[in-house]
Amino acid sequence: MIYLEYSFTIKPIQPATDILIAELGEVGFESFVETETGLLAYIQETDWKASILKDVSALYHPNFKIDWSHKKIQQQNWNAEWEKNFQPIKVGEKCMVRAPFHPPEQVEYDIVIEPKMSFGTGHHETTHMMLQHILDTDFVGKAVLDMGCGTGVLAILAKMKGAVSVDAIDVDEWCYLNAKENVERNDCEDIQVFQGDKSLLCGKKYDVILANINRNTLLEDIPAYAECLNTGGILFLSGFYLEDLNAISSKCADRGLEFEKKLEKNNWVSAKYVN
Ligand SMILES: C[S@@+](CC[C@H](N)C(=O)[O-])C[C@H]1O[C@@H](n2cnc3c(N)ncnc32)[C@H](O)[C@@H]1O
Repeated sequence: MIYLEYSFTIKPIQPATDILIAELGEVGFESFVETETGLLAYIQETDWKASILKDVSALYHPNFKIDWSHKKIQQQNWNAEWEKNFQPIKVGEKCMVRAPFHPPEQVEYDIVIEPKMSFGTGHHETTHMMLQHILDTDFVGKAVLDMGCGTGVLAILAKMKGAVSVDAIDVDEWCYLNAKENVERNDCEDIQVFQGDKSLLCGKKYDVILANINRNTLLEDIPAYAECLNTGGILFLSGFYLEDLNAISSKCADRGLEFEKKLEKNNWVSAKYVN
């Protein structure tokens, strides 16, 4: 398969790199490798169009200096690139997310993830905050939905914390396959993984819904999440910036979901709403 490899040099490196990754993901880039000077980003040739970077506002932000070039490449071993760069990450004292080739540590929740091209290793602020929320929440006996599951990392922690059932959904085929692998790798085979979107949510009810996606998808999908949340249920949302919190909270309030608290990291937010 032919891919386009975009090489970005970025100054200063943060927060520009995180913002760029989020925006490139929105326009169809599938995989990212952070480098010492910036970022490599990959998109399939069939998904590429000449105007692809037109709406990526980070590239034109006055506080960032970002230069780029691109070339065609054959699909490569993304995993080898990732393995060179991925370090284990600890969330609080009790949880660690690591790759299969990292030695295990003595933690209560030892999550082993091979993300390949999916999002969700715990390194991104939004994943980290969602994991933190899960650690702070009682999951024993709860029915859980992880919408936009990526690697499945959130679903896996919810299951390890005692959830009685977990459904994990991702629109992307690669993420669906990858989440299935990671679920097995962590002995959580009873997590049900599906490929699709909110149209799969027909009638089933949950006690906790986790959705780390992006501002626009959340704004569109919050009514569907509210429909399938039990009374007293909890909705955790992330994947948006602080300036979008009011819009997200107001959409939740329209559906009877009350803002309870938020975590914040580098301008990213993860918020908790109660039904
Ligand atoms: C930011 S990643 C989050 C992955 C993981 N849950 C985490 O917290 O790290 C968002 C995921 O949502 C998926 N996604 C995007 N739009 C979606 C939609 N409308 N319905 C379901 N999944 C979606 C993407 O494929 C991606 O894997």
